[in-house]
Amino acid sequence: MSETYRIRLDKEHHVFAAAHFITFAGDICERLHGHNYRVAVEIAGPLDENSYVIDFIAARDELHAITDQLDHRMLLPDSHPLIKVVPDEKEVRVTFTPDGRRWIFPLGDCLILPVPNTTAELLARWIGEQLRTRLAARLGWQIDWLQVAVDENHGQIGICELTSK
Ligand SMILES: Nc1nc2c(c(=O)[nH]1)N=C([C@H](O)[C@H](O)COP(=O)(O)OP(=O)(O)OP(=O)(O)O)CN2
Repeated sequence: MSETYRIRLDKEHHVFAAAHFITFAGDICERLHGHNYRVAVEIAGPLDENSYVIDFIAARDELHAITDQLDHRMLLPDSHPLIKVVPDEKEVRVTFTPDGRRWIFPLGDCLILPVPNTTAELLARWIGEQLRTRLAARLGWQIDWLQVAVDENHGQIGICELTSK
């Protein structure tokens, strides 16, 4: 018989309130709106000398640092084919090219993410990549498997699983 281990972080304070809009069905663009997002994480791996997969405290603190970056921000995609996002030193100008709709946000209110659309799935991927990087720097070893779930609306959850090759 084999055994595998993982930890799950699913705490009420792993939340962030942010604004966004996405496109769907090709060129339909949502109106600007916000969510109180909630994030849960699972990490798998062998047990260490403490019989931990990973210290809850390390994972919790790094996840909190990531959700802090997202909290009270306008989330924008950097590579959407139809949403042009142009930052300068003070502002971010955003244009939805099919109908010319435009928004201007203060630079400090925005987080421009390396995603083509700010869906819950792609926010989960970004959070997972950030968490993997931060934990590797903190612990000195790489996580082989982790899963991030981003709930944007009380049970509407995008999930990304990251596995080392
Ligand atoms: N698979 C996905 N589907 C959808 C996503 C997503 O990220 N992944 N996102 C959306 C929209 O962002 C939309 O805002 C969510 O829909 P909705 O439930 O209508 O959002 P509200 O917060 O306005 O909730 P109400 O229940 O309508 O008040 C769509 N699909």
